[in-house]
Amino acid sequence: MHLWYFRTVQFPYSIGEMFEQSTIIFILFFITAVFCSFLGVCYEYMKRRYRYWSDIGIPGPKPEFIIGNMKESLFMKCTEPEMTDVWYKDYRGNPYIGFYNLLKPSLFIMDPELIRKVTEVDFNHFIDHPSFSEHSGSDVIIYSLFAMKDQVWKVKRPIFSRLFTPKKLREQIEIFNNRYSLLKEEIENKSELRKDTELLKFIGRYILISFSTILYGLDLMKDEKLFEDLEGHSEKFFHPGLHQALMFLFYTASPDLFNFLRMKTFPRDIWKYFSPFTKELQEHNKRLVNTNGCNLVSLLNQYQDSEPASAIDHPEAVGHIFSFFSASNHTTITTVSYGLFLLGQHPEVQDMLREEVDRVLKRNQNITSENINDMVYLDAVLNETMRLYPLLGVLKRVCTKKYYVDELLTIPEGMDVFIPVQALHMDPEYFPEPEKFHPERFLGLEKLPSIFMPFGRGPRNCIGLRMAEIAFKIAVARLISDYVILPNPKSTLPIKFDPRSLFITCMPENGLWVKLQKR
Ligand code: HEM
Repeated sequence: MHLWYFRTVQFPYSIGEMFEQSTIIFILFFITAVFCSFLGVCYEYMKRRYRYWSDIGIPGPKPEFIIGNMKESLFMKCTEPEMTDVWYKDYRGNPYIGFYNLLKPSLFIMDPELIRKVTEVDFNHFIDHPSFSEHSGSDVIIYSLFAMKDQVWKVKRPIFSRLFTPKKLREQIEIFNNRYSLLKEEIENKSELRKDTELLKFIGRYILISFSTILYGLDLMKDEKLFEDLEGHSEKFFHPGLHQALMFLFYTASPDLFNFLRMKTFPRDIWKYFSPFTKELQEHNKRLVNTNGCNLVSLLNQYQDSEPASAIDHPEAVGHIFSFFSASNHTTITTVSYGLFLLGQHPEVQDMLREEVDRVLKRNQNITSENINDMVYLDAVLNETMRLYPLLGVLKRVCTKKYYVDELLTIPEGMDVFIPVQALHMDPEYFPEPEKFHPERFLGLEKLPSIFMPFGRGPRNCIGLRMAEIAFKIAVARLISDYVILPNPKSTLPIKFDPRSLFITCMPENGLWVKLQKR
């Protein structure tokens, strides 16, 4: 009777009016069965995918369901290089290992000779950087040189190399020298600044103003509002919100679906700001009677109507204006700040450097393209700073053409290849006592070991490296010529890196603090 009652009872709702309870139970059962089967198929698919490396006998860390081997960096427990440092130590002696970037089998190469082949000798098989969507539209970063692919990149890179000729670098030295007065003025006017100097902010202003003059021909000293706008947008790029982090995650997991849905990896307001800004810069540059050589904006104008292969249309111009600005600023600011911070922590190195700077510059004399190369210890300090704090702790390439490595491994087209810069820089086999700040290791005949790659490596390395080196050398040499850098208890070694920072993998979590004392 009970059963009969339940079978015949009617639901007072619309579904109940249409179906008997037994039918509803059947439908629910059917949906559950379909759902379970779907999960089963997904599980089987993942299991098979996660056998990619073990099936061909290549070692690597064990993947976890859906997230593969990216757990720590995905959940922001640590930075990507900190995560891969563990693999480097665990699998030492192997030329390469396999891992899973979420569901995607990817390769991690550790052998210096293989790294040389991938980045230099056989570069034609590994031309591209991975991880950027390819659809057109207003996703600002896809038009950057960094994201450009294959043939397009080959045509565009030489265009922008014209910004870094020896003549241009000489002009840049002059601009950095002139803008240094800004920095000094700020220190002189604000006594509290000398007691507590947060380097990233303090150096940031100097670099941003200098780079805007060099790249855009702008004088930000006269326009505080523009300075704040540009600083704010640059900040967004390097400290993305949760939304952007999720977009990147989605993109990594399924680039095809991401592109199909025409989603964006970067906040739309960056585009909204930089699109009219670029137009204005280009129009202003066209109106100038005497442009006197080239900067980024005049280059963009020059190629606006050139032949199709090299033409730079508006969306692409926006990409370059934004990406050159972002790629140059935070990277250089962070490196200069680390250099000064390390000098504050190591007074003996600072004294030696000051002795060299005083000797070469004879106090208060400007840095020139001639005397800059006489400061060899300064060069060593720069290299040692970047060895300890490489801004991209993991370099990445995509295999663009199938590549035979050995009888075990042929890298298929489309596979991402990771190169552990930070781990190599901290390997005692190449750099004895790697934790120590010891610029002397870069002096002498055997200058740079081939695994030293703070600016990347091969034809796809950093296009602005000379400009960054000049900025570092002028800021550091002139500051220590005027001030003594003292440690500040607000920052001590070891520095904790911010795992939320998207591109710079060694961004200090709580800034870099020093004190400054007039000499
Ligand atoms: C200390 C400062 C800097 C560091 C540490 C740095 C580091 C890097 C690294 C590691 C790469 C990737 C290289 C590779 O994949 O092999 C790169 C690419 C790039 N950098 Fe820099 N960079 C710095 C400053 C600059 C400056 C000042 C500019 C421009 C004015 C710049 C523009 C670029 C561009 C456009 C790319 C992409 C190049 C391409 O794909 O062809 N960078 N940088």
